Amino acid sequence: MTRLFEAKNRSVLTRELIEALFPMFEEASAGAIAVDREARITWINQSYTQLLGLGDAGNAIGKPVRAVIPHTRMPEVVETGKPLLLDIMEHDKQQLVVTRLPYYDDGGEIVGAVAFVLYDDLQPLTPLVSKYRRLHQDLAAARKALAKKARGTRYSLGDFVGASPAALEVKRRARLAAGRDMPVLLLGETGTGKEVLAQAIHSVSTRTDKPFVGVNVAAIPDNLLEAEFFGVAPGAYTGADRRTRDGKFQLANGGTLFLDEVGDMPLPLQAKLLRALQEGEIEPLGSNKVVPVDVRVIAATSRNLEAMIAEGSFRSDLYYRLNVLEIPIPPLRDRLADLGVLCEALLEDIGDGLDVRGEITDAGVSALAGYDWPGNIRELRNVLERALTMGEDGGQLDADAIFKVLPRNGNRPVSTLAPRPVRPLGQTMAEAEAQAIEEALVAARGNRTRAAKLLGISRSVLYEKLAKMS
Ligand SMILES: Nc1ncnc2c1ncn2[C@@H]1O[C@H](COP(=O)(O)OP(=O)(O)OP(=O)(O)O)[C@@H](O)[C@H]1O
Repeated sequence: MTRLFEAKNRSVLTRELIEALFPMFEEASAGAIAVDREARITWINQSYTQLLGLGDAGNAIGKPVRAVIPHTRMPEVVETGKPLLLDIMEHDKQQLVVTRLPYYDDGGEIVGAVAFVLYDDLQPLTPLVSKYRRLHQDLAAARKALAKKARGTRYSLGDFVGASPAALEVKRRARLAAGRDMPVLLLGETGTGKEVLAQAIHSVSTRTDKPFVGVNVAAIPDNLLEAEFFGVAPGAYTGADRRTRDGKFQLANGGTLFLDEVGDMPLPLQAKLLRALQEGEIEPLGSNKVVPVDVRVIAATSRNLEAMIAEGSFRSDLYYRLNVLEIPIPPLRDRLADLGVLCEALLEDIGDGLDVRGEITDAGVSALAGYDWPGNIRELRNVLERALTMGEDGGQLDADAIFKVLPRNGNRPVSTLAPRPVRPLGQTMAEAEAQAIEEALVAARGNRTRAAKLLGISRSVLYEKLAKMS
């Protein structure tokens, strides 16, 4: 054997070996095919013809191999002269394990390639294939995460959890905002998801491939805000950097600038911001040159800007400039029907970090519904996280587990001490009934069949009552 190898050059040997092994491979494999130097099919056996569903081999001969087998890499083998010993090829929703070898003439020139389908049924290769699938999934997830990171956003519209009419209206407006390149003003209490929504709007908009830059106006000292926004020219003031320092406007150029807590912006900067938005250009600190910028502004605030205008602390012209499309985000206490789905989503997210699978019972959700949620969804997340860390029930959160961690202050008063005026019995009963229905719907996470069961009435009666209430 060794002498045989010594006597021949490599390409002749390869050809002889292929020729020697060919009948055995053709017999044992699920299909065999040969192509010429131009990667056109010169031969295909019966089993491969059947596997590909070609009917007759004559239909394939002479055609470019990619026209018949779109994912084949035979042209690559012909081109490079390098064999592809093992590969998984997708064809028509099947996964085929294939091997491809170059084929040489006597002078060592490549004249074509042959390929064999080693397996068309992946059963014997299950461990290998599941590893391949897992790697494929990991790759897809990593690509997605990378794309998000490149965009600078963590959230998309699906991350704004909620199916209540109020949440659906928020999402409808967000989609509208994403489709139009106009300023958006998000209004909502702290923790209601203003940043989630701003990122989501950016990632659905045409600016998605450009940067998303967020700046929290309230977190930056007043004297640094201008530099933060518009950047600094080299040597602008004593001690300033010799290099140009870009501001948030330049960093967001082409993309979206998220101005969080815009109501906290001092009046002089409001004037400069207005100019930048009107003119589409900025003037870095210490520079006498203007720089053109193209940013879409999404502003957010938890403050009442109209009241601030009335008292003179917010410019009305800036308000109208920012408020082309307004999206009010309701506080959690006004969309308690979303508590169940929010808990599920938040517990899944928290669980990933803590390595615990958290679940909340219907009674647990009802316990949460009794609280006022001044910190909204951020506070809900904290409460669930505390309950999960302190819980002893393997991640099951029932009412007791919730009450243990729910702040007492801010609880809705269960009964009020002030005497209530006496009202007609019918009205009092209707109110009590409406409250019971609302509580049942919250406990049943919006599922009307389950709510009816909890109330001990039929589904149709519940529908009747709901129709009367609306
Ligand atoms: N609708 C929602 N669905 C799922 N998670 C949400 C939702 N809204 C908010 N969150 C979560 O609540 C937390 C606070 O959200 P976010 O920072 O967007 O609120 P915010 O309104 O911008 O708050 P602030 O005004 O204090 O900056 C985040 O952890 C976010 O993931």
